[in-house]
Amino acid sequence: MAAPKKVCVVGSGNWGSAIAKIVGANAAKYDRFDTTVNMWVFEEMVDGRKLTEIINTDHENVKYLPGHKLPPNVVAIPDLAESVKGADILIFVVPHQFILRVCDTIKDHIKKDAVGMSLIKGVDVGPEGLKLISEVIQGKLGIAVTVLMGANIANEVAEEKFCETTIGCKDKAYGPILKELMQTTNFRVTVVEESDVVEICGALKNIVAVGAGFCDGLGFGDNTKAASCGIADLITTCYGGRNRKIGKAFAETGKTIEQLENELLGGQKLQGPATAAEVHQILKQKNMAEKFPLFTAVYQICFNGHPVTEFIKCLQDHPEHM
Ligand SMILES: NC(=O)c1ccc[n+]([C@@H]2O[C@H](COP(=O)([O-])OP(=O)(O)OC[C@H]3O[C@@H](n4cnc5c(N)ncnc54)[C@H](O)[C@@H]3O)[C@@H](O)[C@H]2O)c1
Ligand SMILES: O=P(O)(O)OC[C@H](O)CO
Repeated sequence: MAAPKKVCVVGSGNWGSAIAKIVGANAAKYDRFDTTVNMWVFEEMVDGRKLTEIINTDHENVKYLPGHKLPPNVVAIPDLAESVKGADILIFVVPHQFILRVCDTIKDHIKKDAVGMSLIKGVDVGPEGLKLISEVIQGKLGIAVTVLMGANIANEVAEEKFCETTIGCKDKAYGPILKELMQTTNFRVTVVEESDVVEICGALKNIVAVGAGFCDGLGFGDNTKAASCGIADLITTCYGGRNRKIGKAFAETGKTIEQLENELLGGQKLQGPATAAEVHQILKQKNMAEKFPLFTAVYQICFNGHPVTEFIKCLQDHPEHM
């Protein structure tokens, strides 16, 4: 029999912790996984104790996923390079702004035949244009990288409320083992080969969610909000997510995005405004900004002082309506 596969969850925020709960339980349940699951934790002090010590003693990430016990076989490790050693499956789940540094730190410490799975919603922008986060990881580490995205608000997943998710896997051979690792009765997994589509939808919906928050903060109706809203993950994020929450507070209070993130998210990180800036850079390069008025408006409002009260003009003046 093949040696059991060792899993490391790289990240331990709201989503990282919810996923560690699932992965820890499945690794303990199925023979083909090593029971111990490492979880890299960006070390910080919480009420005078190290977060890793709290997780390893009390089995709860009290800062990022309070109220939910993690399986005891999930072991919090503060040293990133140490945490990935020997791992066959690396689950990347850090806010997208930290992924480059994470990859640089682990590149000489991972198994060459490991497979990655990115749960990160965001994009990277470089001299050659837009890069998916999976491409960034693959480029830095030289391993195959799959993705997992869906309408998956972490707290609801941790509460074991039913939802669906999609694994994007260009090489079908990885599908069965990754599905076994992730799936539960209430977290149902579909595996598809169109990995890039899964990933870009997961990244772009965060920009739309900020716009949905603007709509709520400005007191617009449901029809208005639905004009910027599509399916599944978009619906979820536009009604219950953090990007929407901050967008709403931004429209209501006039405080900056950064200030509201600090005040309202308790250390959790927004992906939508940064993704709007990265996507805007690409659209500008390609002379396409006016073809994406919603993305452009969210960027201008978040970063260039455009009045949020003018937000809906981007849809009133949408080129498709002209
Ligand atoms: N939370 C959700 O409901 C959810 C659901 C699906 C996907 N996602 C995606 O998962 C990714 C991770 O989000 P999350 O919700 O787990 O994180 P989060 O926003 O809850 O937490 C922030 C994390 O960043 C860490 N951190 C802070 N400073 C750091 C630094 N300098 N270097 C490295 N790490 C640092 C913190 O320790 C914490 O673990 C994002 O791309 C997000 O879009 C989130
Ligand atoms: O809370 P948000 O806006 O980061 O969204 C969380 C998830 O991506 C929803 O699927």
